[in-house]
Amino acid sequence: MTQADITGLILAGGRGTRMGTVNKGLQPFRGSTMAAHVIERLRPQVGALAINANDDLARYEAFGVPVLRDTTPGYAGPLAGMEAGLRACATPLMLTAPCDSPFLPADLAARLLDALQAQGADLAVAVTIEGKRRQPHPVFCLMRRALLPSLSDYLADGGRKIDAWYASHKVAEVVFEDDGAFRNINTLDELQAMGMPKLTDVTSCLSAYDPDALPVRDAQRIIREFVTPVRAVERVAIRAALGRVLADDLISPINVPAHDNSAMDGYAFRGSDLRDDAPITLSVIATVYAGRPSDAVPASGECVRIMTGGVMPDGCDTVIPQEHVASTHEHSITIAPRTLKQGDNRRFQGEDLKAGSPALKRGRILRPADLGLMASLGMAEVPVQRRLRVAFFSTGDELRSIGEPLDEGCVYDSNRYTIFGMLQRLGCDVIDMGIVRDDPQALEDALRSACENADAIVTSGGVSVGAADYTKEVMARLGDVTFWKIGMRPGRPLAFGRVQSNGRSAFLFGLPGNPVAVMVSFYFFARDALLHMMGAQAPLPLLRVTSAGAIRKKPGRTEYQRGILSPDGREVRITGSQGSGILRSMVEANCMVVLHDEQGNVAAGDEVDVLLFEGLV
Ligand SMILES: Nc1nc2c(c(=O)[nH]1)N[C@H]1C(S)=C(S)[C@@H](COP(=O)(O)OP(=O)(O)OC[C@H]3O[C@@H](n4cnc5c(N)ncnc54)[C@H](O)[C@@H]3O)O[C@H]1N2
Ligand code: MOO
Ligand SMILES: [Mg+2]
Repeated sequence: MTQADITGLILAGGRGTRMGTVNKGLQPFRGSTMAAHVIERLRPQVGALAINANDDLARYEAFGVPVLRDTTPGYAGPLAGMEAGLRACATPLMLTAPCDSPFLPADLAARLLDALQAQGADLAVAVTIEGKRRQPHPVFCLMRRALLPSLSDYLADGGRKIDAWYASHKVAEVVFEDDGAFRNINTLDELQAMGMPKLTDVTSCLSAYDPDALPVRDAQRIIREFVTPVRAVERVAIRAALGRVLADDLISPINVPAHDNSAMDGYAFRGSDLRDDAPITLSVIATVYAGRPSDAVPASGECVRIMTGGVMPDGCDTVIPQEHVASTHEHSITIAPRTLKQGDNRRFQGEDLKAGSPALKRGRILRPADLGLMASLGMAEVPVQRRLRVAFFSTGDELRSIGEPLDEGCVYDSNRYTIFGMLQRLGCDVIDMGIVRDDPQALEDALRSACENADAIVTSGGVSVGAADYTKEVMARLGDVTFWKIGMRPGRPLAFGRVQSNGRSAFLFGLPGNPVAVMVSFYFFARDALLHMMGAQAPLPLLRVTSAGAIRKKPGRTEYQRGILSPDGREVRITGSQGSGILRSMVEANCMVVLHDEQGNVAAGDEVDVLLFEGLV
C-alpha cells in the first residue's frame, strides 16, 4: 500500500471546552485557521481528506473536503470521530490528526505506514520520548478501515477510552524525535502565543540578514511582519472617536445632500429659458427657504426666490445669485444675456456622498472632518479599535526622577517623558512604570508585569554593550527577543521581539538610552508597529526640500539629523550639534532631515527628504 491509499481525517468534533467552548479548528491562526493549517500539512501526505465536525458544519464545508458528523451522540470523544471517518472511508487506511495540532510532522503518514506494514499491525500510533518517558499521541493514528466493526461495537457498548480500544488490537508505535510537532493548542493564550510567527521565521526570509549591521528598511520590515493587530472593537459616540482608529468601513446610509439644492441666495428657474441674445424676464411665484421646501413648480417664464441650501423646485436646474440679476421689480426679475449658464449654482443630490457608497475606510485615524462627515450621515456612534495599552519604563542606576535630589553622576530621567508624549499622541493607553534599576530581578519583575498588563512595552536604555546592562539578558530570557545594531545615526542599538509571562505576551521595543536616539528609534520603528497593532494606516510622509547648507554624511547608514524648515517650507537647515545626547537639538527642530543609506555628503542647494514633526500623530 502507498500513501495514496490513506484518507486523512481531521478531528474537529470536540467542544473546545478548555478554550471557552469555542470551535477550536475555526480559531484564527497565522493568517487562516487551525483546521486549515492541519489540512495543509496533511494534504500532501494522503490520497483523500475528510473532516469530522459536529458544529459550524457550513464553515467546515467551506474547506472543500467532506465533513462527517459523529453517529454516536453526545460529543463522545475522538473514537466517535474516528468511527464516523471509517464509515465514510473509501481507502483501505485512515490517518487521523486533531484540528489543534498545526505543526504535525511532514512525514507522519509515511512513517506510520512503514511501521504498520512492517509489523503487520492494525494501527500505528505516534510516540515521542520526554525525558525517560514514552509519550504516546493516540490521536495521531493510522488505522485499517477493517477496524470499523470493532470500533462500532466498542462505542455501542458505551466504551469511550481510546487506549482501552487500542489495547484490543495490534498497535505499532513509531517514535518521532520532534515533540514540538505534536504540540496541541488548548487555551486561547496558547493559541495567541503559538499563533504568532517566531522572529527567526521572519528574519530567515531576508536574503542577507546580519543583526549587527541591519539596514533601517530591513529592521522596519521585520518589525512590521512580526507584530500583529489587536482585534478588539468598541463602539463610541462620534465625539469620543476623535483620534481613534475606525474599525469598519462606514457605508453611507443616505444621500448627502438628500436633495438637489441651491448653492446661492438668488432665483431658481428653468435654464432652458436663458437666451444668448436677449435679456429674459421671469415672474417670481414663491420663496424657498433652506429646510422649508415649497411645492411651487415654476413654469417656463417663472422662477422662485431661493436661499442657499433651499431644495430646488421640480423643473428648476439653474440659480442666479441675487447680485447678478440685472434688475429686480416688484414681482419679477430680469437677467441679462450671458450672465450664467444652464445648470449653474445647483448642488446635486448625493454629490457629497451617495447612499451605499463607502464614506470612510477602516484603519483611518479619525480627524475633525471625519467627525463632521459621520454626523452628516446621522451616525451617533461608530466602531473603533480598542486603545492599545502600552507600558513603558526607563532603565539605569544613574537615573533620578523629578523631585529627587540629583546625586553626583546622575541625570534626571527625561526619556520617560518623551516616550509618554509620543505614546499619548498616538492615542495609546499608557502605563508608566517609572525607573527600573540595573538589577536582574527588578528588570524581570518589571518586564513580567508590563507583559501581563499591556499589548506592547517600550523601554529605554541598556540595549548597547555596557557592563551594568542586564536589560538584554533579562529580555532574552523572557521571550523571543533579538538585539540589533542598525545602520543608522542616532539609534544604533535596538532590542525587539515578544516577551511572555504567565500565558500573556507583549511586543517589546527596547530603545537605546540616549535621549535623541530614543525618539528617533520610536518614530522610525515603534510608531509604525504600534499603529499596525492598532489596525491603523498612517505612513510617514517625507517632503523634498532644499538644504540651506552642506551636510556631512557617510554612505552606508541612515542619518536622522534635526532640522529647521523655513516658514515658507522651501529650505531646511540643521540645528547645530547633532550629538545623540543633545535633546535640545530635538526641541529646536521642527523636522528631521532623513539622509538615506546610499546617500553621501549633501551640498548646499541639494534636495533632501524631511519629516515634519507636526502631524507625526
Ligand atoms: N562600546 C560601545 N558603546 C556604545 C555603543 C556601541 O556600539 N559600543 N553604542 C552607543 C550608542 S549608539 C547608544 S544609543 C548607547 C545606547 O546605550 P544603552 O541603550 O545601553 O543606554 P544606556 O547605556 O542605559 O544609556 C546611554 C546614555 O543615555 C542616558 N540615558 C539613559 N536613559 C536615560 C533616561 N531615561 N533619561 C535621560 N538619559 C538617559 C544615559 O545616562 C547614558 O548617558 O550606547 C552607546 N555606547
Ligand atoms: O544610537 Mo546612539 O544614540 O547613535 O548614540
Ligand atoms: Mg548602555
